[in-house]
Amino acid sequence: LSAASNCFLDNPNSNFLESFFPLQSDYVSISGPKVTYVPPPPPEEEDSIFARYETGINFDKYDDILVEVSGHNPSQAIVTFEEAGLCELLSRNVSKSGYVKPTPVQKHGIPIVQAGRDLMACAQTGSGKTAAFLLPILQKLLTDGVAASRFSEIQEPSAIIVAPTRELINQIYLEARKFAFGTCVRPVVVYGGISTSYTIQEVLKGCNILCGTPGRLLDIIRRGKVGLSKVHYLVLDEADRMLDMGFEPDMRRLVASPGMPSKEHRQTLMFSATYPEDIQKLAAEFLKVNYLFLTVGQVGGACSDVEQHVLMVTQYSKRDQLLEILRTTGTERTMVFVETKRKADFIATFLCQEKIPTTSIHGDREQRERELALGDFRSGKCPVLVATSVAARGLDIEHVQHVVNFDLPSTIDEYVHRIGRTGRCGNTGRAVSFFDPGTDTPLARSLVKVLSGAQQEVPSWLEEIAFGAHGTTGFSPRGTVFASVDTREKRSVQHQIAEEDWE
Ligand SMILES: Nc1ncnc2c1ncn2[C@@H]1O[C@H](COP(=O)(O)OP(=O)(O)OP(=O)(O)O)[C@@H](O)[C@H]1O
Repeated sequence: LSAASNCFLDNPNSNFLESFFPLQSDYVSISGPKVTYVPPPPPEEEDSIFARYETGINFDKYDDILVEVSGHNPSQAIVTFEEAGLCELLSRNVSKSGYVKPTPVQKHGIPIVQAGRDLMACAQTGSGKTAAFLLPILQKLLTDGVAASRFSEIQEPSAIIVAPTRELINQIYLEARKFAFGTCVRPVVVYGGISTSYTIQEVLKGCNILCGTPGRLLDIIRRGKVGLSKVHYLVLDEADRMLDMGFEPDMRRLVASPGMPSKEHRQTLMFSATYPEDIQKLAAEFLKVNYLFLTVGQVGGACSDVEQHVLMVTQYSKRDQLLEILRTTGTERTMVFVETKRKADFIATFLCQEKIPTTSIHGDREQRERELALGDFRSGKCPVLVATSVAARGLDIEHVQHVVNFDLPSTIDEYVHRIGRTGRCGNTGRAVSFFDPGTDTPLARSLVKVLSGAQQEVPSWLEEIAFGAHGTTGFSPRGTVFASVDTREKRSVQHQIAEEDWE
């Protein structure tokens, strides 16, 4: 794949569909011994920093969603951003971002954070969780007069934000940078796949809010470039993912790192759209006993602005079905999720051969390629993005109207996050999932539950599979029925960990 173009259509060697295996070598990255990639600098012009997408027709419907706060002595919700008492610069940045009124997770979350409480917050995909933690954190830092200084060999951030993927943490960083615009607070981002020395240079320019993926974050801390004693806020975005088997050891390392204030002496904030019960229990170990649990809608529920369809298919008919869908969606932006990195390459190449400009993102691509792919997708140069789980969570890309689950994921939570790449911020979207009874039956029951929870039509064949003779008998090895409440109120649930393709 040429560096100039990330679009598979431009791949001169894309004529090999019959020979699936040789195909890889043309564009799958081969990781070199030392990562030297330096990402392009983020935009400096105000217009680009505040570039935003419009809220959708259903934005006001957020107000009808049931909100519950459990735990002792919850804070009073705000109704407007004015009530949050944000300082002038911050208020101005909020307005410049096009935010007119807070979403429910912001109405409840902002005052909880401002009251100094620990928080586990659960709200549907695309409903504004990022600002729910960034705004109160920035407000506190500005009130405390925190300012970045480049004259220190060890930087001591006041806030650490972690997220599971490079693209997501970069997005959070850009949001932090936007809200901090014109202030003395300096956010910095660190993640794998880019030059470490560049990362260190950036940190040493001054760092008040450190955003990172776990591996690189721990690395920078180990190198003694970051002191933790001033950490007031620790934020886990996609908290259930950050605490599942893949990342839990890193999170434990992080909180046990020298200088990190104990949970009693820091404020820990967790955000996600899904919280399996076992993860909630584990999360409680990182939070003060009196943490508040905020739920907007149903924990683990899908966003009802996404129209969901499930089609029964066989493995062999999937490609034709996909083509048919993409031929009707035309140039509308579509994310196609597949199970493996290899399949992501294969399907992307197949679509390009069919003259559908497509790119792909997965954990085997170099960071440069991943960023280029996302850029081409965002800009519409490649309106189809084939992705593995690495793009399932958090990514906020304008105009994504469709999500196709070419392969259904291994857990229902993953499904909820994937389809949440569309239907964001009050906009509507559409998700089509290919259900192969040969492999997907274990997911049937939880899929029915998610569909009906989001007031979607449930195909009768799916109900039959879910509850009929071939359906699950209560235990679903791949699915999970989502927890509906704060686990402190005791409801039981099963949870399975999604397959690995992260960071
Ligand atoms: N109050 C608001 N008014 C207008 N737009 C908003 C508001 N809050 C957030 N947004 C915008 O909505 C989009 C989705 O927000 P965000 O990415 O924070 O969602 P999220 O809840 O974290 O989603 P996910 O669960 O997928 O990570 C972003 O583009 C954000 O700028």
